[in-house]
Amino acid sequence: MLNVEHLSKTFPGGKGIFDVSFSVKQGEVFGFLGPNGAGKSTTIRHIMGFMKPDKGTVTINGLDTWRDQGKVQALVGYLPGEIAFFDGMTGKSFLDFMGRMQGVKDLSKRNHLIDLLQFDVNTPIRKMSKGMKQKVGIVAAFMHEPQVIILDEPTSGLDPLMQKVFIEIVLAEKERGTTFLMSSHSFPEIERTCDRAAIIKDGVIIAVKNIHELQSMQRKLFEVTFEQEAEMQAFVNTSGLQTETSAASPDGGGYRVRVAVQGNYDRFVAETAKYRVRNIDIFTQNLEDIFMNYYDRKGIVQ
Ligand SMILES: Nc1ncnc2c1ncn2[C@@H]1O[C@H](COP(=O)(O)OP(=O)(O)OP(=O)(O)O)[C@@H](O)[C@H]1O
Repeated sequence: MLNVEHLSKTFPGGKGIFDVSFSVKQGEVFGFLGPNGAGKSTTIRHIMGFMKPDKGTVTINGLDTWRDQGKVQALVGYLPGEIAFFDGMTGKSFLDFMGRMQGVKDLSKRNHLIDLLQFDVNTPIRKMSKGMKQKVGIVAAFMHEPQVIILDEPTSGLDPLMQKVFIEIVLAEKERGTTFLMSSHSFPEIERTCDRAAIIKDGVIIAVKNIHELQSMQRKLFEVTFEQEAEMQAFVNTSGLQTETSAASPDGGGYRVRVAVQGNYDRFVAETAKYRVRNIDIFTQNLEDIFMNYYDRKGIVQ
């Protein structure tokens, strides 16, 4: 459905994207992950046909997105990273304007989305918060029921409840066979919605993984507080897990150890269960750490 092949663009100054290739199948939700400045928006702007590549091509349904821009855009819904609105418009007048361009006749989808996202469509856009503007942009990207939806950091500015609502909207569209490309910094969002994801760093794709592989790359840190120092020591010496002892807390707060767990949860549970444990805190490795870890271990691959 969506094919990115050897896409390259070098900006003055040397930054850009370099030989980016991946493809997204019909009905697939494909995540596009990477730290700030990695090249996600640049790739997405090429996919939308807004930028001419130095090298390479992007096709949607066999149409070249640069050469057949007009035809492609009729198939695609797009939420940009930063939405440009016209001054003086309300949410409603913006959606009316977009709807006319998209040829939307039936407003039921639009009204349903507004209901789900809960915002006042009559508010002037210049008075809207970032999250409200984002909601207007989401409605505009989805309301004409396009075959492909491209989303550049869709949940930035949305509160956790609305992030959840958004995920449900994506999953419902996925059921209908809509194809998605979604850039994000948020691992939970990608985890809940995507089948596969590409990781981009410094303009280069360093991995394309299915979501289960990505999950197994995610390391969790558990901070376990033992009742007894001797038991804490026994755990450190015999568990076979990767541990790091925190400073002892002689104030009666117990004896803390940090344990890094990557997939071997059974062992972690079995080993900790042997001792008296006062508390366990969990720290999930964030996406940035996963990239760094992956990058450091493997260098540039694919
Ligand atoms: N028009 C431009 N001219 C020069 N450099 C640019 C231009 N657009 C982007 N860049 C640079 O290219 C790199 C990739 O930027 P891009 O916006 O694609 O990153 P991103 O992954 O979307 O980042 P973020 O998560 O911060 O939105 C950055 O270093 C950026 O400064």
